[in-house]
Amino acid sequence: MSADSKLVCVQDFEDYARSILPKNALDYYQSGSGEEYGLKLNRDAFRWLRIRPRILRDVSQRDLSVTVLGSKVGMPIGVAPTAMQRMAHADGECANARAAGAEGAIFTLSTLSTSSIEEVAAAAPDTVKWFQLYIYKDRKVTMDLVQRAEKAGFKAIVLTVDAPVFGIRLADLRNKFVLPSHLRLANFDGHLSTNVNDTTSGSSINDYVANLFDQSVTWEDVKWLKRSTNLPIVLKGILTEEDAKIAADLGVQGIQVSNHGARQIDGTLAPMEALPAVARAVGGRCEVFLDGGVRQGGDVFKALAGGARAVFAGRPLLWGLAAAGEAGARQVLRILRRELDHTLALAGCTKISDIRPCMIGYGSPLQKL
Ligand SMILES: Cc1cc2nc3c(=O)[nH]c(=O)nc-3n(C[C@H](O)[C@H](O)[C@H](O)COP(=O)(O)O)c2cc1C
Ligand SMILES: CCCCCCC(=O)C(=O)O
Repeated sequence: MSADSKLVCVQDFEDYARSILPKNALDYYQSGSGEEYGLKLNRDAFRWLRIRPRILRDVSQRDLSVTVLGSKVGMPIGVAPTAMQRMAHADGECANARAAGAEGAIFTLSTLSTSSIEEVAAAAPDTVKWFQLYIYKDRKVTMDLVQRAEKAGFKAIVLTVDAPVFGIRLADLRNKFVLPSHLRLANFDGHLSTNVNDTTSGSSINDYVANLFDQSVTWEDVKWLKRSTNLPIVLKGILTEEDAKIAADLGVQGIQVSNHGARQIDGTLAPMEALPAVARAVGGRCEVFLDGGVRQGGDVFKALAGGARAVFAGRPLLWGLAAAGEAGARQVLRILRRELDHTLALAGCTKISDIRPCMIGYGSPLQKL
């Protein structure tokens, strides 16, 4: 496949990736938890919202750039952390990070990547990179990751707070998911890197997480992390005003409204449903981001109107990688950028700060923001 072929929207990339990825990888990437009702809600939450465009404004000059946690980037669209990207393409996270930089997007590297922190830093030195952190029972392992990310020039730590245990993903259980034996979790040595290459029970993912991640993590650990690094901290996986207020009171620099791509609880609030109330609760004390279900430029516009400073996409970049490596990931980001630019023009905006909360509303009078 050449990346400038007939794939003209994210759905085209998804359809193509579905036709070429091995079942073990495809199911892992696409799955939500349970009966996957949440997966549908994540998309529907965007569809239920309507854009209220303004007309007859001069939109001949447009600028999509924004400043996010102090870094100027070309567009308010970033790459969410997704584990084990070398199952999609041999160049995995390195290709994805390069693509993000080339298109002016932030790249977030997962703790559970198949390319290491140092490999990604070397492959994409000019990309604005954030590091996603899981807290291991062994705090030395955890702190080592943070220090390596600092040293490698990552610009923020994204602490995932919605995964004390992992969601029940039925396809992974049926497939007895394992990471193909030529790959490993590249940020680690020994059993931390290879414990996903075989399984004695169902999915190796649930075994790994249950054995190694700390289920006793609380707000005290957020305070510990804040004391331990000078990098800005983003808490990823907040869905309620209550938790958003605690996070802002603690002084974190960012909140990522997310339900982990509907892979944890099946049937939480969709991130787009939760966003406006979270943004109001935070009241500008920290930056608010969103991920989950972003597939079109119009979705980005709605999330920005709902209070997000930037949005992140997960699966779309896996589909891009699977289709054509770096070129495919670039094309996915370019498509989202072009669609956002068109939405801006058609809604009467010339820059991101022109997008206001009053520019979205619900079609049904029964639903309120
Ligand atoms: C295959 C896959 C792997 C993921 N791995 C991680 C991860 O390692 N760390 C994390 O915090 N979130 C992870 N997520 C969640 C994403 O960061 C993000 O919340 C979600 O994918 C956004 O939804 P979208 O895929 O609809 O864009 C993963 C999601 C998927 C689909
Ligand atoms: C040991 C591999 C576990 C990868 C889990 C990554 C993740 O967050 C996901 O949703 O999947």
